[in-house]
Amino acid sequence: MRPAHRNATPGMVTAVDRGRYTCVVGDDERIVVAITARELGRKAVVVGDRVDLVGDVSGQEGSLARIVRVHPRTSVLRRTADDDDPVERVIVANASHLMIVTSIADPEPRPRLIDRCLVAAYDAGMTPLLCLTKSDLGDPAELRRRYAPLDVPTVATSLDDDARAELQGTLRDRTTVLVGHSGVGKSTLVNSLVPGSDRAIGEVNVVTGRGRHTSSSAVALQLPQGGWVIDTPGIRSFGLAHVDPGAFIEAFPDLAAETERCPRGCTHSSAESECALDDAVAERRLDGERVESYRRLLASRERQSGD
Ligand SMILES: Nc1nc2c(ncn2[C@@H]2O[C@H](COP(=O)(O)OP(=O)(O)OP(=O)(O)O)[C@@H](O)[C@H]2O)c(=O)[nH]1
Ligand SMILES: [Zn+2]
Repeated sequence: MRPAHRNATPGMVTAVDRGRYTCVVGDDERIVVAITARELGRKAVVVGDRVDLVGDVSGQEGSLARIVRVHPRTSVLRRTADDDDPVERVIVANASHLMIVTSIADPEPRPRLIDRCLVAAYDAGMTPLLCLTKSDLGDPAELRRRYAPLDVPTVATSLDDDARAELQGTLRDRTTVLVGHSGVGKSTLVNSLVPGSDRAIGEVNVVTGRGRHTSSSAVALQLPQGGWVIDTPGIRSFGLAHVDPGAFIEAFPDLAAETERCPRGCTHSSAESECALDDAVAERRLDGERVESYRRLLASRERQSGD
């Protein structure tokens, strides 16, 4: 350790904006703005990172600290812009849970996006949760049924119910990243969980079903009852170029059991003629849409590798 850094102050990064890192520091939880020290090189510092700070850590108006160290991460949530994008981005570090936020309607649920987020959660070593918003606009039963075989905890919410209390209990004393398609009501959720957080509420575009782009990077917010939620910008897709396709099956435990009957070397893609997944669908042990979703993920990878 360089002597100058022996007295470095620990903090946690809560927001990143154009090279400025907002950190929460000390028992008084003061907000300190920092830049990264040159010695960190090109190492990315992301929301959720535990860092050591030197320089002016007073947090006073106009003060600027320097991040000199990033502590080892307990989890790393990654995403690629597209499946064929070689550039992977670390979105959030050190979160334990990934809450996939989906609306029952307006915009319509997108199970394939949910499945991608599940793959990303398992890849990151995070525990997934499903939050079904706008349950006043439709019946969450269908989605619950589809994801029931996965043992992923599911909470349904609406604007005016006490499901929020259930959600608060679920999120207490954990660090949970919220991901979801634009317009599903993530900001609305965060505002109700963290009073005063003032996340901008977008209007859903009637034509495209997409929300207005209101936020551009992840932000960590402290929950009044303890714990953190990390809000991320609305996404349209969740690129998985960084995940080994062999690991996709982890997000499909309902399918995994059936694939044990496959012939040796079966890739389970739709091109396989003896894949046990087809029998399982034909014999109604599996939901055809689950198999379809898994195979789409595999196919998106084959295209990428040029097969
Ligand atoms: N009916 C109904 N509408 C909701 C509910 N939650 C949010 N909305 C509405 O859905 C629209 C989008 O909500 P936001 O909270 O901005 O959605 P978002 O996911 O943060 O969207 P982005 O900011 O684009 O990422 C707003 O008009 C909300 O008022 C709900 O439970 N029920
Ligand atoms: Zn197979």
